[in-house]
Amino acid sequence: MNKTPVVEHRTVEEARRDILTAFQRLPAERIALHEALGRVLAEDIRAPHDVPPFRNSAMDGYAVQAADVQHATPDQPVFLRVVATIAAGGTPTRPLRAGEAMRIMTGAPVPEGADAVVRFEETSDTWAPEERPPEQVAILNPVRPGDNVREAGEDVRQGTVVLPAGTRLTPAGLGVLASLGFPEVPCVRQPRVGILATGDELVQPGEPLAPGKIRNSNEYVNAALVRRAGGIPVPLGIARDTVEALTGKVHEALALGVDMLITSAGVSVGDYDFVKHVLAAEGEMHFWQVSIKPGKPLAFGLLRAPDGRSVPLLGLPGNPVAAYVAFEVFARPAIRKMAGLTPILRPTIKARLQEDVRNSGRRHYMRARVWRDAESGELRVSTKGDSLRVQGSGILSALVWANAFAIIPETTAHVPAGTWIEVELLDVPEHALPLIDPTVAQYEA
Ligand SMILES: Nc1nc2c(c(=O)[nH]1)N[C@H]1C(S)=C(S)[C@@H](COP(=O)(O)OP(=O)(O)OC[C@H]3O[C@@H](n4cnc5c(N)ncnc54)[C@H](O)[C@@H]3O)O[C@H]1N2
Ligand code: MOO
Repeated sequence: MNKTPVVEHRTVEEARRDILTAFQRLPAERIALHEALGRVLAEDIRAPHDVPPFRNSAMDGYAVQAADVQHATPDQPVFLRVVATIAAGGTPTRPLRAGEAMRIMTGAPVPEGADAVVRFEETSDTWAPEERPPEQVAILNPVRPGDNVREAGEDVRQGTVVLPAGTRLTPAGLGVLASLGFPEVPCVRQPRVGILATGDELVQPGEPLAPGKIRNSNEYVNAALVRRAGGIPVPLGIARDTVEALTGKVHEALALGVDMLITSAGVSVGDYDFVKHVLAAEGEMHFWQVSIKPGKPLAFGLLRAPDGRSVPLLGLPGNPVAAYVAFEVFARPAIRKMAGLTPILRPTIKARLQEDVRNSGRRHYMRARVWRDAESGELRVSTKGDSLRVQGSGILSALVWANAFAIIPETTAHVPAGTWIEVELLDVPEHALPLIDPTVAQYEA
């Protein structure tokens, strides 16, 4: 086995910068509209035609010339000759002339010559059948030009970029694409991310818990976080602590064509952390001590795939909370970059810290809860849960309690209660953050 790889020190920003340079946005693929919810547009979408494509009626009523009916009142109606009926989906057979009206349904094309529609409710259609004038309609109220008429292109004008590249498709976005005639759209391919747990102590949920064993929880957390970040998890199970087992799993991942491999554990200084050696043999690896808490030991590098590709590997620490924090801070931005999502980083918002906090030279991502104080309207944040051990890097249940990370800078030894600090809200989509803190919009770019 080769000698122990060198361990380098990195700040969070240095580590993230080094990691992100290894990732590019993935190429486009065509996705059918029904499958495209939540997908990211790979290209600007330009409108091939107007929406609506033609001038049409917004109401069921009579197409008229507004000038003809400008003096109409219920007592002195204006009588117009009804010359046609136009249904939605139909087309007018001739233009409308002065003194004429055409019955028209909502969505039907407004005939040339007509400039307004009078609703049935304001015509003799409301009268008893025997009182209605034959072959005529009595108009009871005036309309102005344009009333109840929807102009061609008033929704979307032909040639405009209606959805820019990078848009994450919503139900409404899919509707706009359908209205423009796209049966499928170019979307950024979703990154496939291999998830590998390492360690002889691990057993899967559902297997018996023998002495000295613990359950593999990182695989499930990481797979779910990959999905949340816009990727597709490819679970690879557990690699046992042998060179052959781990090498085999790495090769399996590469053969599956993953865009990235995320491992957990084996990156610190324990006797059995040969993971480092195996990874170093499979590519060009770096082993870092990042000034972050938890999540200090981190491995990053490029694996050599048999087809010649370089596949980035991120080796997260084993401790479940350290793995979670390192995923959020380093893996999530990389996945979002591949997926074409912006902003790559989770925006932070400000909340008022409820208790004194001490820190020791690393940037501390503290498990926290944020809420809005009913009286002051302020956002508040607390790092104290029921358990005294809430900040331990193995206390996974504290991450269930937490809805945020409170970020304590590495430069600060003591943050007094009452200080406004930066927090990252977990599980809140980026577009919803301005609802919680209106100042967050500045982070959107
Ligand atoms: N002498 C030192 N010891 C440790 C240091 C150090 O600097 N000097 N760093 C500590 C820190 S910080 C962390 S974080 C851990 C990281 O260690 P590894 O990444 O090498 O991971 P392991 O030692 O293999 O495991 C740590 C812990 O996590 C549990 N684990 C591992 N995989 C899973 C999984 N898939 N699901 C659930 N839990 C998992 C494992 O059983 C251990 O309890 O090292 C400290 N030690
Ligand atoms: O990464 Mo360790 O504490 O920093 O859990």
